[in-house]
Amino acid sequence: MDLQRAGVRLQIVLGHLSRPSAPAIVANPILGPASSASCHPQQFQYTLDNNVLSLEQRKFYEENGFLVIKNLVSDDDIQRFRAEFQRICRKEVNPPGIIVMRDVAIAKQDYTLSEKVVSKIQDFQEDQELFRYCTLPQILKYVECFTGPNIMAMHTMLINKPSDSGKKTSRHPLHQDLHYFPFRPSDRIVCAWTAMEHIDRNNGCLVVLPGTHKGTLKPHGYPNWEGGINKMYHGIQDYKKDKNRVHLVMKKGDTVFFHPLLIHGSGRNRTQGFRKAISCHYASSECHYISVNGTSQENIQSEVKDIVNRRFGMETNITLEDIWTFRGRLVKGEKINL
Ligand SMILES: CC(C)CC(=O)SCCNC(=O)CCNC(=O)[C@H](O)C(C)(C)COP(=O)(O)OP(=O)(O)OC[C@H]1O[C@@H](n2cnc3c(N)ncnc32)[C@H](O)[C@@H]1OP(=O)(O)O
Ligand SMILES: Nc1ncnc2c1ncn2[C@@H]1O[C@H](COP(=O)(O)OP(=O)(O)OP(=O)(O)O)[C@@H](O)[C@H]1O
Ligand SMILES: O=C(O)CCC(=O)C(=O)O
Ligand SMILES: [Fe+2]
Ligand SMILES: [Mg+2]
Repeated sequence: MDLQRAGVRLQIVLGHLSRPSAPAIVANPILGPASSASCHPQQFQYTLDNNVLSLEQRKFYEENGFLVIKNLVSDDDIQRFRAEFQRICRKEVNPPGIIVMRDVAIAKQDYTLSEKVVSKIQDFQEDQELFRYCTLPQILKYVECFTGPNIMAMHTMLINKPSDSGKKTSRHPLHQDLHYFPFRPSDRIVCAWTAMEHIDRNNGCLVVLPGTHKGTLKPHGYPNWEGGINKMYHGIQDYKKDKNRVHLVMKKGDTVFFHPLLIHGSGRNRTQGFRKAISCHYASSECHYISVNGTSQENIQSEVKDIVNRRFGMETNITLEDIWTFRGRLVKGEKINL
């Protein structure tokens, strides 16, 4: 299958409408080296100059690679996301391109779709109601501190961490999100992750290793967990119980922004309920795609391609870049490279 036909097919599958071509690339200081130093006495690498973050917040993100903003998303909005999630689980709406995932512990059992069997949905960029999350002005205001003014929403998820069956499959191993992304530079990528209810260690909060965003991308693979591991839940391979791990206890509406190299994961859900969070990964549209051939990201590339080929029912020569191009959406400013 040639690339053009595969692309057309993918557009049909993902329901992607044609978008205007990107404007010419203009010189922009945002991605230039040491640009922020000129107007600020301090040298910052991970945050950009604007008046949104306090100096204290800025220093915190620079040092730790994450920043929690309390009470950023309203109860009303969260209720709307929850209701739409339930409609998707019941198949009352079926937005093009969406991936509905079940926990591996029940993946082979024959359940009817309901909120109780869905562990996460991904790629809701064509669902107006859920995609509102990615365009909330109060979220984008913070995102801009990391990406700059030209913002693409690249990856969307609503995670419905199920009650653990006893096999510990509800855990998400420690990982760096950059492992999944074929675009750079990493410092102009950020995740926004909003708690849809109170989240603590009982229902499986986010666990972060502060400061790890200063390191490099580590090789990832499946952990050897005897109870099983969810498809594509890769983890770092040199895991050891780290004393410096921080459990992020968050209230409903609290939002954490974090760097794609920050090592993070989540523990098992020991409660009977489902633990819900909604998230979007944003990148500056000035980021560029890279080839991951010959890198540690090759393993995830081939898994993603296998899934796409399975969906098409044939071999395609679709690249990782094609796949990301189809799901990315401009949410602010101009579309440049991505
Ligand atoms: C930063 C960010 C990108 C980080 C992440 O998002 S990490 C996680 C990334 N995850 C993904 O991209 C989603 C991956 N999941 C999927 O694509 C789908 O849910 C699939 C695993 C392919 C299942 O698709 P589905 O349409 O439900 O297909 P089937 O029900 O026919 O199942 C096909 C085969 O897959 C198995 N399966 C289904 N769910 C899981 C699971 N959670 N873990 C492991 N295996 C699973 C299922 O048992 C079946 O296996 P076989 O019968 O072929 O042996
Ligand atoms: N072998 C491993 N490889 C990668 N990550 C792991 C491994 N074992 C545990 N983790 C992850 O380490 C993180 C921290 O675990 P920790 O034990 O602190 O969490 P927890 O909240 O106590 O949950 P639980 O008791 O269910 O593990 C979690 O994200 C967990 O999924
Ligand atoms: O909500 C969680 O448990 C974390 C999910 C996560 O880190 C991811 O999907 O990349
Ligand atoms: Fe992650
Ligand atoms: Mg533990």
